[in-house]
Amino acid sequence: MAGPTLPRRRFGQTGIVLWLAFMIALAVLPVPVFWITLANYIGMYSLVALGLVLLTGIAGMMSFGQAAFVGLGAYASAVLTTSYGASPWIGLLAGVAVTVLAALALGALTVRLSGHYLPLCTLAWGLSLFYLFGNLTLLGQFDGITGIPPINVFGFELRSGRHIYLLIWLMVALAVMATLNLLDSRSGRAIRALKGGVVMAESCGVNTARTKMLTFVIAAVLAGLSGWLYAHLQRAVNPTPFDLSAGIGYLFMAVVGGAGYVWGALVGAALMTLLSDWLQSVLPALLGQSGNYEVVVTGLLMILLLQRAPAGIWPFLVRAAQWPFRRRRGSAAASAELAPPAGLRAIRHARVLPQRAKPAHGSPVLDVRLARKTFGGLVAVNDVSFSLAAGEIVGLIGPNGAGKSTMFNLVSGVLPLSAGEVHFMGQRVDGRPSRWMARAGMARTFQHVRLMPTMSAIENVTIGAHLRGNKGALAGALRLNRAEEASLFAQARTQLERVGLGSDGLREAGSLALGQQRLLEIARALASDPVLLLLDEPAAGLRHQEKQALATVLRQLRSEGVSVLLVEHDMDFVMGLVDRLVVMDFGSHIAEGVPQDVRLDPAVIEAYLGGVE
Ligand SMILES: Nc1ncnc2c1ncn2[C@@H]1O[C@H](COP(=O)(O)OP(=O)(O)OP(=O)(O)O)[C@@H](O)[C@H]1O
Repeated sequence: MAGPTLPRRRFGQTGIVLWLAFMIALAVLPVPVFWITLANYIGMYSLVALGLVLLTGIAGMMSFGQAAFVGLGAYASAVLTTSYGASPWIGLLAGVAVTVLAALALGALTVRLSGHYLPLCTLAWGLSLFYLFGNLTLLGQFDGITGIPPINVFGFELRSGRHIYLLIWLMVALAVMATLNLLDSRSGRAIRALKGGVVMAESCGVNTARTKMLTFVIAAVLAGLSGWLYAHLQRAVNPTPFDLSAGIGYLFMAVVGGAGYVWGALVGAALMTLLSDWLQSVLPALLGQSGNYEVVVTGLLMILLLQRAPAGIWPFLVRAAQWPFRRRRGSAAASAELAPPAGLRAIRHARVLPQRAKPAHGSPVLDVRLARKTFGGLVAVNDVSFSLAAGEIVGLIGPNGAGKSTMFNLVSGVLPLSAGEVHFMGQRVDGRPSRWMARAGMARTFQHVRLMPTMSAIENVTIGAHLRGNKGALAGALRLNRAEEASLFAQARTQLERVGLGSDGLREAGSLALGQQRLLEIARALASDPVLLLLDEPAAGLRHQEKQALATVLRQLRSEGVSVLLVEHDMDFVMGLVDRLVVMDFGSHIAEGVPQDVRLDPAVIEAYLGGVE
């Protein structure tokens, strides 16, 4: 990973130290109680906003209903401690358990929904739980529950805001650390990959349904934790702080701070809380009358912010902090590379990942039998059969619209067949999801490159090695995954070097040229240690030398026993590389054979109108 080293970690570490120093100063200096009260609320809101950063900003699932989870955490502990005399710590366990159960139940019903249906569902459960809190006698109906005991830490009761302040911010600090660790882990990369779309993530072996559910549960638990702290700070709960407007407020906090950034949650929570407080004090004086004018002004400011800074405030702060460095070294150096992930920093501890046994040269790998795919009245693939053996490179060619990409999607499990069969490594696999195919040893690239543009190139490749690791979210959050991460990153680096991107690992994938992005996709596919590589137009956008280098890589893979099926329009590239060609036209198989024979086939010449010549 050569190239200029951006001191992002140094910025980050300095920022964290400053933040901690400020928080400790608040605790030890004789600041007004009111400051502590505000800091406590900011801390509790930060926890909820942090969950929303994960859920909405990073995983792409919008929720207006997080306040309901705050309520669940608060009420669970309130009921247990007031009606059953339980300790608040038992209340915490109960709060987390109730939140997890509710999140699992609601998540099972909603997280698979896409588009506007998911936010609508979150509104629906937000409303339902609010009225449930307000109507259940057990929960004191709209009057709520009073007399909640304070939290007791080693015999010391946290009765005042000053006392609970340290606990709140300790929890925020731990939550931030765990979230940062999680996002820089195998499970975290899976969460981040969700935004790249289900097809891409599943083709890398990510179980997207489970990953969405995991994110949903983590966000709910963070909200429940905040509710528990709230209940024992206020010592009373009623439904009002858990209504829909609170849910919308939390989402605003995440968006204002920067929904794609962990620190954005804290910035958003602080900014919105301080702004609301300030407006509440100045607006009545300015307008000469009282009312909820701060809501109106905040709303208008939100519209302005969304127009001007849709990514939130956090990126501005980072740029401002980098400004002196940019002036010294030039902006190109400052934006050249991302900070190295933990796995890359620990790469010297890497063990070589075990490799899949490759089938004997010439043994059958893929057998497509009378595959058919119809879209309404259109027959995109019309009873096509072909096969591929271990260590063979086969080109699937044909004019535009011939059905090649559709065939790829049928083979890789992205689309179900209308009729026919697909056999892979002697097993019938049609009907299996693409995640299953990935586990069985199929890896693919896409006609239109599908990468995570804001992730580093090497992290993108590591997503391809997802199934070669097994450490989960907890291990990631607690950094119990160092050895595995190091091995996954070592594998990713090997594959990057293989495709000629060894020095670009820490560049944002989206900043690479299109040809390099195609190579990056190939490296990602190779990181899964495939038996069969499906490449959709791999040479498109590559320069002549890059094409030659790619051909060398593919020949080397062939010699290692990997089979390659490639769709390609670049006939020079295909003809010199493949062992066999399968030609499709209007969905049908029209010719098959070695390149020399196929290029003379009258049906092929007819299909291409001489284009092959
Ligand atoms: N999801 C879909 N719904 C409806 N029609 C589709 C769908 N996907 C593909 N088609 C149609 O199926 C036919 C085959 O398309 P496909 O993309 O497989 O062709 P191709 O050979 O890959 O073409 P190209 O080389 O231009 O990428 C086209 O007529 C296309 O419009």
